[in-house]
Amino acid sequence: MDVLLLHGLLLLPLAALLLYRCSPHFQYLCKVAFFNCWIVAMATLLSPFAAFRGRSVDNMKLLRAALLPLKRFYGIRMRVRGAEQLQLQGPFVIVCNHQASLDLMGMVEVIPERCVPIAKRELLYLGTVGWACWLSGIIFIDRHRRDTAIEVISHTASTMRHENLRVWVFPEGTRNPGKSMLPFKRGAFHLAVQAQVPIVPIVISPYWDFFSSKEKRFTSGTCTIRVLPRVETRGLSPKDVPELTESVRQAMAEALAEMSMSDHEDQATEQSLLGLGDNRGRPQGQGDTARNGK
Ligand SMILES: CCCCCCCCCCCCCCCCC(=O)SCCNC(=O)CCNC(=O)[C@H](O)C(C)(C)COP(=O)(O)OP(=O)(O)OC[C@H]1O[C@@H](n2cnc3c(N)ncnc32)[C@H](O)[C@@H]1OP(=O)(O)O
Ligand SMILES: CCCCCCCC/C=C\CCCCCCCC(=O)OC[C@@H](O)COP(=O)(O)O
Repeated sequence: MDVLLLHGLLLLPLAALLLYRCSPHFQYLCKVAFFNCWIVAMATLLSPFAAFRGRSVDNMKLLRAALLPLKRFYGIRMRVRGAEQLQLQGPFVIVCNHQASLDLMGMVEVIPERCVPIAKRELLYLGTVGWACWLSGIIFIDRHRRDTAIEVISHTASTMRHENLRVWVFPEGTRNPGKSMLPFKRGAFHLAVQAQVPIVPIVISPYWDFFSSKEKRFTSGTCTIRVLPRVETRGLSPKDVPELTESVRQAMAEALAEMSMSDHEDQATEQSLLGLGDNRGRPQGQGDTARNGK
């Protein structure tokens, strides 16, 4: 009986390895689980060190260092275009498209010094992850209570100027794996106008070639991050915010459409040079109008 049990235990890792090699779904599950476990482990290990400093934007450096190696585990090549646009003195607001939690990998590639993201309040309740986020100075908003969210944003506008802070916002307000971007929330644009600081739009190329939560697919691949030219807000007032929001969204949507085409072509060329059929892409038009309904 004991011998049987021992054989069973020895065979288990082998069976898991075989399943990992043969089943893309199992591979997807393992990779997503690893992503979450990595974040929990890093938060648990590093939070005590971050706590020495207290709540500080300087802890974002630790957070960045903790997340940077993830791309290597997944074999994801990051290409950054227009990084020089981030070489700005003083505070500014970054707006970026939001496809999935994987965006954190893109975020840490380009996030400048003294920059904190705005995040949904729910992250605070994720145990040590919430603690790590709080210690890193991440700004939390309650998306269900507009008035308090607006108050937090107004307070952030004055902090930005006094403490030379940069703020990273996902203006879609929720994850969106679709081909086009969701309508933008206006908080980031009010923030920039109130603080009278520039907006730097960043577009992360679609993940379809290597990641899809819907299809449970997660392979290696290339991701392009494009930093667009900054948009000045000096002299603008709250009444200009709707137009400002639309023009920035338009520029980002155009960049996203362009990148969807060129990234896909790059992957296809790579595949054909390797003599492989490109069976990883998705049919044209899929997800075009996808909304996740949140
Ligand atoms: C230490 C080591 C650690 C290692 C461990 C690692 C841990 C890793 C974890 C990393 C975490 C990273 C975090 C990433 C998290 C990403 C997210 O959570 S995304 C979700 C949160 N983000 C947002 O929601 C985006 C910001 N939201 C908004 O901007 C919204 O505007 C809103 C303020 C929440 C209000 O939303 P809503 O009412 O739905 O919609 P709007 O159309 O925007 O606004 C309606 C109305 O209100 C006006 N308005 C909006 N904002 C303002 C404002 N600041 N001031 C004044 N008025 C405002 C807006 O103009 C509209 O009015 P109008 O008359 O129609 O114009
Ligand atoms: C004591 C409780 C312990 C609970 C432990 C839970 C462990 C959680 C595991 C991993 C945490 C990973 C957190 C990654 C954060 C990614 C940021 C992100 O992408 O947030 C999504 C948010 O932008 C929009 O949310 P919705 O699309 O609106 O939804």
